[in-house]
Amino acid sequence: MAQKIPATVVTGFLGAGKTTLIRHLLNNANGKRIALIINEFGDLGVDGEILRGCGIENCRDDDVVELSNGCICCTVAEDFLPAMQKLVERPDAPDHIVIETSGLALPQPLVRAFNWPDIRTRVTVDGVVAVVDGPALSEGRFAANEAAVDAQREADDTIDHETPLSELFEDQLACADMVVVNKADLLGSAAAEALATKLRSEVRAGVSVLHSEMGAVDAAILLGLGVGAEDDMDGRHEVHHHHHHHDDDDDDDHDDDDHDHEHAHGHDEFESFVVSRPEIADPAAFAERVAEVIRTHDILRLKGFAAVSGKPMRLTVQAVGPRIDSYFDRPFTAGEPRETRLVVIGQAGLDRAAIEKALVA
Ligand SMILES: Nc1nc2c(ncn2[C@@H]2O[C@H](COP(=O)(O)OP(=O)(O)OP(=O)(O)O)[C@@H](O)[C@H]2O)c(=O)[nH]1
Repeated sequence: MAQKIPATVVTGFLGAGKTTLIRHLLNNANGKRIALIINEFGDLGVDGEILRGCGIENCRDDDVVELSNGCICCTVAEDFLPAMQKLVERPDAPDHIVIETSGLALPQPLVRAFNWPDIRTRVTVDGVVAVVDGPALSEGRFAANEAAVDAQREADDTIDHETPLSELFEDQLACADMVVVNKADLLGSAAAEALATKLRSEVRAGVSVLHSEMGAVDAAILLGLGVGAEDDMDGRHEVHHHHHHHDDDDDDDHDDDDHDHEHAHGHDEFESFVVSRPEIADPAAFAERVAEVIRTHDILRLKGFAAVSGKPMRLTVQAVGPRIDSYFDRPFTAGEPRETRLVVIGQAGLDRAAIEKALVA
């Protein structure tokens, strides 16, 4: 029984900031090794070069796989599955796989591909992240340069050119477990948060929406990296979001004293805590409860391990937005307490008592 490798699909239109987000992630991956599968239409090889060229230690050259056959969702069987298989069959498989799709690909065929027999046993879909261009969206457009997105569409035979951009955009959001409203620096954080709030109510229930500057989203939130590791599950801690400039208003009263010289911005601050409980009797009912808690609180990520009555195996539970995945990964070892421990991460001000109550009940 091997631990499954989590895989995250990153979508978003041309220029939204996917590559920027992934680069930030690679630079802040807490020592985890991330493999990348990149499928960029048009600027073939450019993203791979950018990502290879930034001197990232968490991602080796041979961890970057570029797929060149047009739209990834149409070449799943020929391109994507063999690439995945090669990655997971390596003796030194990566800790996490990130897939950057060409901005026009619809994520569904990809997500379905994870159900293929050889892949299903080795890889788990961690989540689908949609990066959106905040300033463009606030002006009623879907990309900073819609003409460029259209040109990209024209160049791809596999895409129905008649489908309005708005529909493609909605499809991407409909598949997303987490939406990142990027380029918040160009909006100001109040407007970025207002846009995030709007999307939160418009996109499917439970989806996590946050905003970012230069794709700077904490790896613990984006990929769950560093969350739920056995040695990382004690007590409550703050997940810091590092800013390089200070440009905005502030309505934050969760300011902590362990900050350096930076301001704490209300919605750029995250917190996490661990919920412990005894064995669970019914995993399906528990998953439903987790889903409900995520929907009703502003939880960005939930991850951990559970003991199930009568089962010798440990259940790994991981959730982002409305997506919850759980699977038995290994037997409990002798002397290991059979308990359930879940790390909850959300924006500052989580109602810890209510969340604990709901998860422990
Ligand atoms: N001002 C500002 N610029 C950003 C931000 N994020 C990305 N950019 C810039 O936006 C441009 C596009 O970013 P990319 O990361 O290449 O976008 P992408 O989605 O990967 O685009 P493609 O790979 O072409 O589909 C680059 O010039 C970035 O430097 C941001 O938060 N603020």
